[in-house]
Amino acid sequence: MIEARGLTKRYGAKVAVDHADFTVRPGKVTGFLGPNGAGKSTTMRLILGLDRPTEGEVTVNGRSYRELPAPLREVGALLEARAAHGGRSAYNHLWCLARSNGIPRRRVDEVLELVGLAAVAKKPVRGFSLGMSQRLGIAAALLGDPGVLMFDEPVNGLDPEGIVWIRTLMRQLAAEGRTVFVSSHLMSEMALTADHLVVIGKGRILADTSMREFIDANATSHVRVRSPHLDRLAPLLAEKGWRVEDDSEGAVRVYGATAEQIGDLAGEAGLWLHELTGVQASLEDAFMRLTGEAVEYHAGAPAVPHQAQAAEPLPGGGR
Ligand SMILES: Nc1ncnc2c1ncn2[C@@H]1O[C@H](COP(=O)(O)OP(=O)(O)OP(=O)(O)O)[C@@H](O)[C@H]1O
Repeated sequence: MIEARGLTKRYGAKVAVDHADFTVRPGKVTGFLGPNGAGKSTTMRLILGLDRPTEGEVTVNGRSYRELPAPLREVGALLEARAAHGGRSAYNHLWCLARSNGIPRRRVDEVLELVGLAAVAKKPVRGFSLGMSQRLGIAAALLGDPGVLMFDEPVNGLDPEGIVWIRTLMRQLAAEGRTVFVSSHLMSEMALTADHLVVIGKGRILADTSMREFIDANATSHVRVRSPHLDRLAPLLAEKGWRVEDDSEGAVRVYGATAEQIGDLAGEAGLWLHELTGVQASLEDAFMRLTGEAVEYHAGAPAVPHQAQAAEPLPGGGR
């Protein structure tokens, strides 16, 4: 378990992490999301004792990292994929880490096998691809068989096979009862991997909630309807109190109704339907809505990729 209470880090006038409160629980994959510069890496460094909080605290299994008697046995982390010394072999890199933490040599062989690097264990790390370096970093994180694991952008630069491998591994580690905390910019990947989310924007925690609740609270599902009788159907839908929006492709989006309700209404009125599609809100939609105002570095392009989503009013207020 990881617990942050009032966790704050300032660099001069810059507040990188601002009174953050969150809990990362065992048995789940918790995704750590936030726009660029939101404070994710700083938070992870604070958890690992690589930086000291300006205020507040963060604990791993009830103690700050620096108080842990055998840190590698309690928490493993992948922060920088290319952290290993280039001239060393993968085996020697892991054996050095293991020896200084009282971890037996056979565990080095086990983790090399686990991450699929056994065949290249004796090769110098400088020749490793990004994917192999990523696997080596994960092997190092798993070395002490810790109950808490943290991964900062673990799928960065990986090919599809590598991405599926990491996703499966994280889910497996959580299923074994471990605490898994993972940051990523890839929303579609996070939606497949995480059960719970901690969302940060400009150093502040914006959400600490289950994946389902986060999507339901921050994005709206709708039904896409096409019909040759839209001019007659749309007013009937609106009369029911359902919000109807033109999607500029000859269809409408209907909010607040199920596909069944719309189909029944059209049938009763004798109106043909050419399409009736339930469209689930995505994690990306929800994330964009919640963090729209908390983006540190905007590009010139609009912050919201889908024009249709940008046009929708936010529940309870504007963007
Ligand atoms: N050592 C430092 N000195 C000064 N400012 C820093 C330092 N480290 C981080 N920051 C600033 O703190 C803020 C948070 O940075 P951090 O790297 O934690 O964000 P992040 O969410 O990990 O971003 P990204 O997704 O781009 O990796 C940024 O504005 C960053 O410029």
